Amino acid sequence: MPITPLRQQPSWKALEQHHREIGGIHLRQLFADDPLRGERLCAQAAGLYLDYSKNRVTDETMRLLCGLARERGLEERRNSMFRGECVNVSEARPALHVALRMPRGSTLVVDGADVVAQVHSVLDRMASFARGIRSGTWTGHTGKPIRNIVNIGIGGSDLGPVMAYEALRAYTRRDLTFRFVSNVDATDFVEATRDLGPEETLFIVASKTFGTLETLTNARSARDWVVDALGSEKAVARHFVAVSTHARRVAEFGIDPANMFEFWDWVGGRYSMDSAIGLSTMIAIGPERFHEMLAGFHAMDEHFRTAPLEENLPVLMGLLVVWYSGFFGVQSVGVMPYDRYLKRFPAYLQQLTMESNGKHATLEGSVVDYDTGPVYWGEPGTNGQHSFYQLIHQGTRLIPVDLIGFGKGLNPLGEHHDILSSNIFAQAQALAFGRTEEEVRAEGTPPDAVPHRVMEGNRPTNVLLGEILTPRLLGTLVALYEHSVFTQGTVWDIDSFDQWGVELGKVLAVRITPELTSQAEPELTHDSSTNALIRRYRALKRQGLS
Ligand SMILES: O=P(O)(O)OC[C@H]1O[C@H](O)[C@H](O)[C@@H](O)[C@@H]1O
Repeated sequence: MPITPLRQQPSWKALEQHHREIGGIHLRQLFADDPLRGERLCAQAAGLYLDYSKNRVTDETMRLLCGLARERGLEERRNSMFRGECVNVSEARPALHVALRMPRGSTLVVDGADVVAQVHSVLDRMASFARGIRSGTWTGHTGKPIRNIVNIGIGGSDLGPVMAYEALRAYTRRDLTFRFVSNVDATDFVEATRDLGPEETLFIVASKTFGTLETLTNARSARDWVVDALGSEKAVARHFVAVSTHARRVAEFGIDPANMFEFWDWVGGRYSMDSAIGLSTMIAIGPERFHEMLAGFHAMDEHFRTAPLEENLPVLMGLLVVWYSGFFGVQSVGVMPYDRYLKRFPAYLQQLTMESNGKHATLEGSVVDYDTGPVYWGEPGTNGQHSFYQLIHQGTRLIPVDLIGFGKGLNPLGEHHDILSSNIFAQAQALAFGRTEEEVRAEGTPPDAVPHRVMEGNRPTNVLLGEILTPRLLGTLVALYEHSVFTQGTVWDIDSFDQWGVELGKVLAVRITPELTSQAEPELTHDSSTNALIRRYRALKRQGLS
């Protein structure tokens, strides 16, 4: 059902007016006027504490934003997602990642089938396989236990598994080696397998469609690598398993469907790290901890599903992005985890946020006349502070930042963790309050240097705190961002679950590949730039730059 265009929505108009009134007020002022602001503008759920007081908002802003969410039907759309209705409109299917973490025994019937029962039946098969690998009872073709696990996949079939492996490194079996091959660049495969023995290596070919060129190319190279070394096609059965929705293609590739772990069309690639796509994670941390991670996801799902919008962490975070993007012209959002184990979290979030909300068409098919998803990026703190934070502090662009920290580190060592954490609070403080000209002068700064040292401040941050990074808290954190993305997409009236924009490049690459590999000089029918580049490439292949 078409909804009112966003900019004609009464609450959007009210926000425009409100922005004219308060958009220029400095955070210094907002804090000075309201001594309890830092205690009040915060929310907590499922082990995560969110301080959003250092945002350029007032209570009225939050009231209007929640009103906007209601007017846009966020609650109905959320309920519809949880019921398994077709919220992925352009692909005519549900987006039911929340079913992947519903507890055993609960039910959700979609099209006559209980999807929760299906989910747990696959989780059980994964658990027994993971136990087989971890205990050494699953052996390779020559009878040796598996010691190396290589996940081959790309996009959602890679970023989640890599991120989770790195994030949960403290909980992983150190006697097993995990590698991740994603890029079709041969370097990925060659470097990942260089020091591995084929007899002890298992490949997990992870692909929702089992049609992705990069993954199938890498999987074929892996099969050759195993078969050449072990001298028999039969080795494939002990050294390859698949994770996919597409049993026929898996069988055609030569992997026994008995060695396939299933998931379903209603799990989007970038929402799949808690499905069978997480098989490498489960082998690394064990089935019990994998279930703890699922419980963490579920706790945030329940919070998102039931908490009032005004106290709902993903809703608040999503609406703040809408506020900055819609009224401050913000183009990018930084996410800086102050925990090295989360070093791949920003990369993971890039797919989740940008593939979900980088859209220009509304659900109904008209072109939006407002900005949708911003660019997400980030690096672990404190490294970023010694690199690009300069621009966040004193550059000409406004970049809201999420700073993520923990009360305890996983590797206690002297004062390290307190020093690390003090940087979170210091950065949020410096970004919000800056340093005025008077303050700089009062420090005895030479007049010429004053403009360079003034820090405007008024730069927004969210601070997210948890106790310690556990599998459970990782699940909670990922679900928080998933639902924040959903909140944003709902307000913008776009489909956060499709990704049509990635298709054209794939089609063109398939057309160009034979032109690069053929021995004869092919007739080129592209634009003049593409033709020239292909000719130059072919010349470089033959003789280098002349
Ligand atoms: O899991 P697969 O089917 O191999 O897909 C892998 C990835 O490729 C696609 O191009 C999409 O952009 C991603 O959303 C997806 O995660």
